Amino acid sequence: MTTTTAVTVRVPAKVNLQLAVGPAREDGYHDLVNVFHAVALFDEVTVTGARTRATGGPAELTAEDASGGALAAHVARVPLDSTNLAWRAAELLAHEAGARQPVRLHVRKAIPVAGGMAGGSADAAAALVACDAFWGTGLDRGRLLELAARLGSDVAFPLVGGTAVGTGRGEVLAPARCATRLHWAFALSEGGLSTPGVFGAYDRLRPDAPRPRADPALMAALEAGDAAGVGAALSNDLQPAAVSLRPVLAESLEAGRAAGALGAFVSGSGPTCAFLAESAEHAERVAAAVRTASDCTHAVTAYGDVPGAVIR
Ligand SMILES: C[C@](O)(CO)[C@H](O)COP(=O)(O)OP(=O)(O)OC[C@H]1O[C@@H](n2ccc(N)nc2=O)[C@H](O)[C@@H]1O
Ligand SMILES: Nc1ncnc2c1ncn2[C@@H]1O[C@H](COP(=O)(O)OP(=O)(O)OP(=O)(O)O)[C@@H](O)[C@H]1O
Repeated sequence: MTTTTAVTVRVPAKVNLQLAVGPAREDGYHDLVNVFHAVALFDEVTVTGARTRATGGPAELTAEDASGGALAAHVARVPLDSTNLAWRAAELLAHEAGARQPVRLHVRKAIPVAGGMAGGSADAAAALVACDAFWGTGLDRGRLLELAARLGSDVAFPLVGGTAVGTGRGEVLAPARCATRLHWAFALSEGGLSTPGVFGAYDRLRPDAPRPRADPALMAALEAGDAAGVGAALSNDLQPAAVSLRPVLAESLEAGRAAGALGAFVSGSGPTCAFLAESAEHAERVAAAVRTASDCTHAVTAYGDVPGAVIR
């Protein structure tokens, strides 16, 4: 019998091609139409065995900057205890599947922290897949998706990847076809924005929010592989709220537009700004242009869509 000594899972960031937000529900969440798109900016989660007397779940978590120093300040904000979403994912799986060998989790981060690209959620999805393989629990996809939804609204999507329409609070996923490769530039900021804080600002700005609906123009452009059509249809209801909390984001958005981006918008709850480009080369030019904006500490390029969490 062979014993697994380490499992590494690679998991992508997301950008929201449409984020339509309804009024606040009684449970504090908002109904969404959330068009998720996975991009080639990857965190990695590695699970190894821990030598400890404790049973089941994680015993230790470490985090590392995978970007060569650019995300050092981000990684310093990653919690290394049981509040880390990857730790919570491993704990939940251990609880659901029975006590298992304690594990050590190592997270290599290339996704900005509190940046609106679902970095913590991606790590949680990766930890579910990695621990499932490490412990040999063999949960089926449906069960993993169910555990993911319990951890957070954004956790199910990175299990699946590609492009998908999320409804409910974002966790009910229907796959969508993106018939062309999309090229992106992202402007990262140093301080994050709190997701509940941005939803709260949205409630104050839009007390009369209508029921969210999928945008047929966006879905048709994705299906047709029409990048310019996608660019024209990109929308984020949370953008005015994010910009109200961080007005300097307007400068980054304007820099991207001036560089000819097909679309310029705040990613999810922000503060990362996303720019759709015509090609990989154009994405590099847009990234260079947005680096000059005062709020942008780092700009990266990536393409989408890409698959969800995979064992390496
Ligand atoms: C903004 C997005 O990133 C877009 O993909 C997501 O909607 C946020 O997903 P997330 O970070 O996984 O959020 P959760 O951990 O589920 O919830 C954090 C908080 O965000 C707010 N929240 C989140 C999702 C949702 N549909 N309505 C909400 O109002 C709530 O205040 C909630 O307490
Ligand atoms: N594995 C993790 N990586 C990063 N942050 C984490 C992690 N686990 C918990 N956190 C905490 O969660 C907060 C939000 O981090 P995260 O990077 O997931 O934000 P986000 O990308 O804006 O999320 P979303 O787009 O899903 O709203 C961080 O400020 C941090 O305190």
